[in-house]
Amino acid sequence: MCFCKIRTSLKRLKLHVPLGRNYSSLPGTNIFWFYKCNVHLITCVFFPLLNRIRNIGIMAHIDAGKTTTTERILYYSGYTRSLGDVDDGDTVTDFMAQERERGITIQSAAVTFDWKGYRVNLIDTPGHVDFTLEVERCLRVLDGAVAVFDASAGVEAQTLTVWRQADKHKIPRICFLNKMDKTGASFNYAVESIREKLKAKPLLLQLPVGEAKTFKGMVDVINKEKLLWNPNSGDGKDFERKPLLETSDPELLKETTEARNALIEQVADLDDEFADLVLGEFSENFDLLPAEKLQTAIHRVTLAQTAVPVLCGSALKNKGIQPLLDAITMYLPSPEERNYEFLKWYKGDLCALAFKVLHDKQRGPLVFMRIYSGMIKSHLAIHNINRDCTERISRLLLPFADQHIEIPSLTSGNIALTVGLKHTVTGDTIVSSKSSTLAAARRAEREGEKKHKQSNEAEKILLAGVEIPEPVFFCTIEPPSVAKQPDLDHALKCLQREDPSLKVRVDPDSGQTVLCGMGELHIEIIHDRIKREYGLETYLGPLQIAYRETILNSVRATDTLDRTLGDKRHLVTVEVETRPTETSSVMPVIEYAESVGEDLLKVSQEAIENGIRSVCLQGPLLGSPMQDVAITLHSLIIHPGTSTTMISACVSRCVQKALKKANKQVLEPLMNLEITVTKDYLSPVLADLAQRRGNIQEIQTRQDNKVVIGFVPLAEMMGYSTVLRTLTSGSATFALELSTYQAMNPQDQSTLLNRRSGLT
Ligand SMILES: Nc1nc2c(ncn2[C@@H]2O[C@H](COP(=O)(O)OP(=O)(O)OP(=O)(O)O)[C@@H](O)[C@H]2O)c(=O)[nH]1
Repeated sequence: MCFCKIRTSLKRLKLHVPLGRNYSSLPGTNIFWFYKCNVHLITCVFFPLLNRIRNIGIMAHIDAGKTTTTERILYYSGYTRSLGDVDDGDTVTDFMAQERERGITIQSAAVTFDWKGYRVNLIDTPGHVDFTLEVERCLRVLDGAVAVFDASAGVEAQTLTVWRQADKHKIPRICFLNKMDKTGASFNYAVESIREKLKAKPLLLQLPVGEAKTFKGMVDVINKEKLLWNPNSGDGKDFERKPLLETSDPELLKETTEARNALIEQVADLDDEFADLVLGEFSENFDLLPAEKLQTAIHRVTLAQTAVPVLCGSALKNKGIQPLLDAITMYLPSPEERNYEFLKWYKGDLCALAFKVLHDKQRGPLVFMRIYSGMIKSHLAIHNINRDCTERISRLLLPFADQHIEIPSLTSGNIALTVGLKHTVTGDTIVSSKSSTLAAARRAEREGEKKHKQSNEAEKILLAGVEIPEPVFFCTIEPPSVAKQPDLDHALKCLQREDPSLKVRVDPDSGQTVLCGMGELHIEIIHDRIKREYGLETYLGPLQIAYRETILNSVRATDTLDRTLGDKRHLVTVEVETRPTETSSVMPVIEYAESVGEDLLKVSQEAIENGIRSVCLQGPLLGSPMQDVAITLHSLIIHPGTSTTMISACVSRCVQKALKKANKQVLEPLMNLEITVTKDYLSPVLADLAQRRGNIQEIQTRQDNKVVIGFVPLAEMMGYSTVLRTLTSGSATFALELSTYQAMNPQDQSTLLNRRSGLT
């Protein structure tokens, strides 16, 4: 990031400490100066009460307004002096140059701030499908999330994906219907789409006052109050909360009373404790039910994930953000309310999860950690369970987007940024020492025994790892000169530590470095970052599709490897059978005939399996990974003294022989496609899709737009964003996501093979 941009960000940061509100400061400020100021203040800053912490993510479809909402949140919570704007490229959380230029979020950014006595750690996540892994990584460390919707579009393609991800990690959510000021915004439409498409039960905590151009504010259904923003207050700080009265707002009061009664009934249906209360004391008159009782029940229901509170507003027009902040602290859970089963094994000892790594030129790798139990301090030696190594944290920082504040220690429930860890990567579990891991493992095992079952409790001391999706695109990358190859290797190594969805390999035939990524945008951004952050002008080869291969019939092959190296003879004879399966996996199924399995040494077995896996990474047609293949080892004769490398080599060669003999098939990535287009442009879009082997499943109507849903082979979608922009004068949007790998038809397959072998 360039210096002037850092200065712009800094200008908007306030130095709060002397005034006593909270801890925000300029980076590099000496922490001991704070101590002299106010010891009590420092205590709440570093050791906030667990029940007053909220670890929250913001998630949504691309362009729903996550970054704009985050900017408003930072402004109203007092951490920025002015409102950042995505369109002006000066937001705090989108701090990478590419994010600011393109107006999109690429990396998630962690931001820490306080709101009405609560500590909120907030993570702004990307909406573009190419960066899904970034969302997945962050969701795992959150206790709750705000799902932001464009109120004119309701649930969109990527909303469904992130919603499913949040379901997987059992994250309680609230919904924020943003863009209520936009033409076509409809509260009812958006609520219906939440009900229908997400199969969620919306709890309407607010009703809008006006919609689109007439949007003025909202009604707080629980308190029956009207929240209106002063049109003369440019920054939206100034708004008034007025009780709804029969005299001034008879219609709105009637509508709100009905909505409140419906809300009470809905919550009572989902929460027995609340149902008892309502049916007992308040059955005659719901108006007498205190707001706090209803809010507490909504908190329980949100935590149980049986329903989702829904709020509305317009981040761009500065309306509805303060009530959203209140809802975050009121309804989303604190860390102690999430039931993390593994914590009981640590008994208060340190247990943290590294969920993101950033490379900083001066400070080296910066590792973001969610602390689940215990405390992290600067200069602390920690043990990394996954890498089985001990390393030392040199400094501890509180992350404030691209600004960091140095602190001496941080307690459980918080998100910390550590400096000095050289070996830790995304997904690693961090504890205080090796003996602490062993103690936790013993407790876990005892628990397993008590339950009288074969248990893998001990494994659970490792927090779940991130599933890394298979990349669908690849291309070669070349440095400006051979002398710069080591610099390129270094840059790619650093970028890979930050972004596990980026894969790098060396083509065994050409020796070229190959980048594999999640999409065109992903690879483009990596290329750009190598130039800007590492000063290397690299050349990308043409973007290619990551095909896979499979076989259609069973084939047997035998092979013998007989080689004498020095005075040692290495002799192996092997017979294998390859056959198709239906696993949808690139990991081959490996089986042993009974006669082989019985007395196979563990080292020989490892050598065999390594040989099989390595050969399955490069199929015989295109050199692409093999999918849906099972390999059976029928016989194996190993001469005494034969090395494991020779066993591996012989098995590899034999499997390769069998794969070559079989009938082979290329598999291509098939994508889920969703295009949102105005009615006027629907015909040209459909005509174009027909030429791209598109298979249209459904055309929905969404307000004034048509939504085309279907499948299309990825190979047909290269550069589609430019084509769609031209076809629709820039009015359409689309989302593309991997659905599955499908068999290519014989004609397309032979065209592809001819092209690859240079025949056409
Ligand atoms: N009319 C209107 N436009 C909004 C509102 N909030 C955001 N926008 C605009 O919508 C566009 C996208 O906003 P962002 O905040 O970047 O959305 P995002 O969800 O962070 O986008 P990604 O990070 O790229 O996924 C920008 O042009 C914003 O100015 C709103 O409340 N009303």
